[in-house]
Amino acid sequence: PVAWGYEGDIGPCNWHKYFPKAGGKRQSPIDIDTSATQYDGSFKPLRIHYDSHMCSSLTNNGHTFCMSVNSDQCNLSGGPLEDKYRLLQFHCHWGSDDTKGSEHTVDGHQYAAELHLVHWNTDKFKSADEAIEKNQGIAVLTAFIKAGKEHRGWNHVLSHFKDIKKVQGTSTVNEDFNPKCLLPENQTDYWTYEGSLTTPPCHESVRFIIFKEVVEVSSEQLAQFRSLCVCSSRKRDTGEDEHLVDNFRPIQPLNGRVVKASFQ
Ligand SMILES: COc1ccc2c(ccc[n+]2C(=O)c2ccc(S(N)(=O)=O)cc2)c1
Ligand SMILES: [Zn+2]
Repeated sequence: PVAWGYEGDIGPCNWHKYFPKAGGKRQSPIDIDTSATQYDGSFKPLRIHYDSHMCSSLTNNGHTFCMSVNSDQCNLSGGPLEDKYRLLQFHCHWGSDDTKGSEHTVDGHQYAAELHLVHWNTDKFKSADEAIEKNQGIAVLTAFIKAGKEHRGWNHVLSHFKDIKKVQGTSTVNEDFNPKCLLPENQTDYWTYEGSLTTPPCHESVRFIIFKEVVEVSSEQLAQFRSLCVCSSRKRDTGEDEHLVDNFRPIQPLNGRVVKASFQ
């Protein structure tokens, strides 16, 4: 597989050389210009049904931490979606300090981090690997994160970070944990548009649903995101670990797409 990253020769400006979709017309992330969004009154209520008895595993894949979920009881439907989608994994993007880190921006404002809950279309496709590259294959529930008061739900995830500090580290999470607790209280106000995976292979298969309400976590919790390392053993010439930070893609051209809003 081709190495890619967020800086230097393998950074986002060169992804298109090995991952041609990255140069496509409906790429993500984008800036949400709230003065140009269009209210769509036809959306049904979003239905987010997750069970909390699922067993999941947390890994550090060198680009982010990823909580893989293998429960057929974690489903998403309604809102702008025509089909039923199943939760596959969730992960985040964050910065080297609290002033940057989100992938999407709102009126040019970048948040400290962004949560992605990745779902695949089980009505139209037989597997996630098939859905990941097809139009309407993927739906990503997205929440912005800012520094503020401590978030107790996130501690269920962060308590496993010492096991995944190094790349390919994995940790099994089987305490009662429902990822729904990571979402904002207000789940009726969101923006939605058709885009792509924000990392290679950048397939243009994603419907983004982005909550307006921002989730707060403490600065100390955000610092724990940055404690992950990008590589198993390679040390920088100065000898210390290289930390996984600034794993966000720059915003991409809208190319005429319209961002819909579920609220006026
Ligand atoms: C070939 O099979 C694949 C390929 C890619 C897969 C995947 C399963 C999960 C995520 N991915 C992803 O690459 C992926 C990448 C980015 C995102 S994002 N940041 O939510 O847009 C979600 C998911 C399976
Ligand atoms: Zn993501």
